[in-house]
Amino acid sequence: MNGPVLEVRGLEIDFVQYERGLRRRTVHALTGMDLTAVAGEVVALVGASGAGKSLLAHAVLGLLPPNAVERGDVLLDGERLDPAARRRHAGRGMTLLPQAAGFLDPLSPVGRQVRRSAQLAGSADPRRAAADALERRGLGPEVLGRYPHELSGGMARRVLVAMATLGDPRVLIADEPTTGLPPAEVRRTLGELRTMADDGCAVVLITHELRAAVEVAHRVVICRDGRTVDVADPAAFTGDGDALTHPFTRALWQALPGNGFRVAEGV
Ligand SMILES: Nc1ncnc2c1ncn2[C@@H]1O[C@H](COP(=O)(O)OP(=O)(O)OP(=O)(O)O)[C@@H](O)[C@H]1O
Ligand code: NI
Repeated sequence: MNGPVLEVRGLEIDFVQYERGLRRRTVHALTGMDLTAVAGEVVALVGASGAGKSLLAHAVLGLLPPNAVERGDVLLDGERLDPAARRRHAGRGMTLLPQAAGFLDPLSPVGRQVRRSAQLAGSADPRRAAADALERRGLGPEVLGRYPHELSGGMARRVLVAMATLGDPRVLIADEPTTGLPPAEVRRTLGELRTMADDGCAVVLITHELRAAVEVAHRVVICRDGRTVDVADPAAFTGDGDALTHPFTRALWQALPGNGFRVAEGV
């Protein structure tokens, strides 16, 4: 039961770009990402803006743009799947909670989009499932007929959470799920992810907030400039970070407000 559900091994992504005069340029966006997600666990993927977190998420679901070139392996239940095969799992057992509300279709009412997610997730009664999922997040029936641009940022985020968590996915990749939410809702959303893991889902929590990651995750994967550099035990993030073996991870921890940089201590 506790074998890895999802494994990413040595994932590399290049973007081939054509500049003026049709000169070809290759951008090495990911240069070596590794990630293992286990049923019943939250694994946090932590890194600065531009480190490559969202790219990893999109690659896993086979959602990269056509000019992306991918190398490395993505395995689901131990089986190596190509991007097209992964795309077929997207929304059915392996779901993405996207970073941007731009993932919502601007031309389709919210209710229809959530119903479609419920359908994809195999719900017997998508209409009911959609309304329930929204209601659990404080969004009443008046939201069903609205278009995405008629939602506030926080409401759009809750709609995305509702869509991604329908139908008990086996793997959930949550890309910065709490950005822009008020503190109480941050806690509620993180709690919800943890509950999904407790219920057997393999949860990947993408965030740049190390403290949130440490609180909720079973393992913390640190990435930097397109590659993973460390996997750390959340319990090691304590005090001055002496238990953290990787210098970059220790530096990240110590850089948090209230964590260190005690100059000339004892003088
Ligand atoms: N379509 C693309 N073409 C070229 N480069 C891209 C493309 N998409 C992403 N990149 C580059 O890949 C790198 C990683 O981007 P990514 O969105 O994965 O970062 P991230 O870790 O999710 O950052 P953030 O925390 O800001 O969301 C960035 O340098 C970005 O410029
Ligand atoms: Ni991102």
